[in-house]
Order: sequence, then C-alpha cells, then structure tokens
Amino acid sequence: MHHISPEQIAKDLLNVEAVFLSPEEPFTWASGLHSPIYCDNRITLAYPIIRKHIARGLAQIISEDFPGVEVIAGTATAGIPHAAWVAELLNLPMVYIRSKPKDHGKGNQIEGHLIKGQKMVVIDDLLSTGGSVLSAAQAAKKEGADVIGVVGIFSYQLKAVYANFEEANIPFRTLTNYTHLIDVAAQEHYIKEETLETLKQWREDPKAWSEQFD
Ligand SMILES: O=P(O)(O)OC[C@H]1O[C@H](OP(=O)(O)OP(=O)(O)O)[C@H](O)[C@@H]1O
Ligand SMILES: O=C(O)c1cc(=O)[nH]c(=O)[nH]1
Repeated sequence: MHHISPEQIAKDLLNVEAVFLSPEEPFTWASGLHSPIYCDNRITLAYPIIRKHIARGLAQIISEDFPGVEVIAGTATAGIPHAAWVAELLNLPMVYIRSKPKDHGKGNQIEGHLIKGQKMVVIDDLLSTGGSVLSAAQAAKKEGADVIGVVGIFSYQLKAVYANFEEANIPFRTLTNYTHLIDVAAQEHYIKEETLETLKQWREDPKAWSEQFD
C-alpha cells in the first residue's frame, strides 16, 4: 500500500488552515500550557479528501504496527470521527471513550460494546502531553481492554509526551509532527519568518515559554 507521507499530512493541515498562530495572545491547551500555536484538526472534517488521507494513513499504521488489534477506540470529542472512519476501513468494531464517566444514564466512560481482553488501539486527533489519550486508555484498561497502542494525526513531540507514554508502557505513532509541520511551513512560506523564529524558540522549552503567561 502507498504510504501517505508526514510532509503531505503537514501540507494538508496547512492548506486547510488548521494551524493557528497567536504568539502575542497565546492559546491555552488542555494541559494548561500556553502556546503560540494551536492545531485544530477538527477543521479536517470539512474536507473529504483530506479526512480520507488521514483515515487511510491511520489505518495503515495500525495494520503495520498493531496487527493484532480487535477494536478501535476514539477519544471524545476530536478522536471520535477519525476512529469511526478507521474502524470502517479496517472492518473492526468501534467504541468511544468519554473524558469522564457520564453523570446520568448508565454512567459509562467507555461507550459501546467492549469485550474483556479485547486488543484495543486508541485514536486521538492530537498529542500534546498525551494526558488526555492516556487517561482514556487507563479508563479502557480498567474496563478490561488490552490497550496495545495509541495513534494520532499530530504530535508536538514534547518531552512530556515521551515520558508519559513510557511511564504508561504504551507505544504511540502519529501521521505527522511538529518537525515536519515547521519544515513544510518554512519551505513553502506558509508562516512569516519572524513567527517561525518564535515557533523555534517555543520549541526549545515550551514550559518556560508558557510560564511567561501564567
Ligand atoms: O495531549 P494532551 O495534552 O492531553 O492534549 C491534547 C488533547 O487536547 C485536545 O482535546 P480537548 O481537551 O481540547 O477536547 P476535544 O477533543 O473535546 O476538543 C485534543 O483533541 C487532545 O485530545
Ligand atoms: O493541547 C491541546 O489542548 C491542543 C493543542 C492543539 O494544538 N490543538 C488542540 O486541539 N488541542
């Protein structure tokens, strides 16, 4: 099967303007970190060709790296649509994982039919610290899933993501990452030289950069 390259996915994200830059008034991430960049992968849902690139790329990684998978899980909310398309391509069952158990109805955190011992790959759209998807993976493990891997569209390659996945002892893969995004943005002049400098500086120490805005 033809591999969709990390550069192509980075280009897709830039082309659909999923990458937002605001160095003066930084974004606040799920982890509480402040950042000059926000990658809104939800925008890709509006583009059938691009969401197909993503689904095929994720399905391919899963087939190659996690061949024993028996169920695909999507994290609420942004992981769910991609998980559904990947489950469809791989002809596998799908569940989704809420960030917290529901406070009414059945009180579920994992929604759908999960069989104990089932080998699961969890899909999130994006990994910053990995905290969200790992907490989803822990919830699935508590319900009896055997989480064999995590896949996503994009990783910022933060030190925290490597440390957190190592601690959880779960492997992860992404279609593209910050290195590819910045390379493509620089080569194809998507981002002003001055902003690129800020993005390179931010990357040296995202925590210290964030602390200026606490
Ligand atoms: O790796 P992390 O540090 O946990 O950050 C990444 C998470 O943050 C975003 O979700 P968000 O909490 O904004 O919720 P959403 O999916 O409902 O939009 C994103 O979709 C990831 O799940
Ligand atoms: O860490 C986050 O919350 C986050 C960062 C980002 O670039 N995009 C996103 O959807 N969430």
